[in-house]
Amino acid sequence: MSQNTKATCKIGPSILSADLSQLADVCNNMMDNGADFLHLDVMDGHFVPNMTFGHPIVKCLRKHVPNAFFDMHMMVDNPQNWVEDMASSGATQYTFHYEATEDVDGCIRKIREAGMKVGMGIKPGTPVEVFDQYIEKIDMALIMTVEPGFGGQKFMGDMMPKIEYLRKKYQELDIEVDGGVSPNTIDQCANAGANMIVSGTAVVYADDPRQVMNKLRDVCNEKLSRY
Ligand SMILES: O=C(CO)[C@@H](O)[C@H](O)COP(=O)(O)O
Ligand SMILES: [Fe+2]
Repeated sequence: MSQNTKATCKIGPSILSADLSQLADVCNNMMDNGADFLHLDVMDGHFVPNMTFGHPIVKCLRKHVPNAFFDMHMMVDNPQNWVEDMASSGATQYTFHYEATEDVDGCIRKIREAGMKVGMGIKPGTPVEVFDQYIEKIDMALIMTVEPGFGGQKFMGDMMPKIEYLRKKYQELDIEVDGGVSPNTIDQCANAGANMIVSGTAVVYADDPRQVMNKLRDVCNEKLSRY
């Protein structure tokens, strides 16, 4: 976890709901419209009942999107198996799921050794206290507000106490929220203390993605200033 800096608000569109045949154009469009990072959802058909893409696509994408922060949301079993491949393909942060590996410490170590930032996520059914023993070793905690696997699902407001728990204890921790986040639900996320805001459907399908991202950022910054 980074020290001496208060968490700042960052908006990361999830491109899961976009036309994946146009991935590079979609990503560059999001960056041109003010995205702070890109949230790339990797699914293996085992950890979640859906599939997307893996490191070969990320490697190609990196050539066309050279400067963006790639937050890899790894919804895969045994995430430790793909660390080196993702790092050499251009991933910036490797966000794995606590539930997906029996060797959380080993996975974290591998990610660090590969030179990436470490994100760890939990599904809605997993208690937030699992973060406590790893907090000094990770850069970001991801609180899922839908069951992972699909975009466009309903936001689970009852996950907010998890974010509050983390924000009260760890002021400088990056806390990411993912699933059903939109201008209608950002107040709850920001009130709870989330600062890395992932939004898929609401941004990618918007007529004006810049306006939606600005709205999410403004609400988040206003609430975060209280912490
Ligand atoms: O990881 C996931 C889903 O598993 C998310 O990143 C979603 O893809 C976000 O999309 P919306 O819920 O905002 O439409
Ligand atoms: Fe995601």
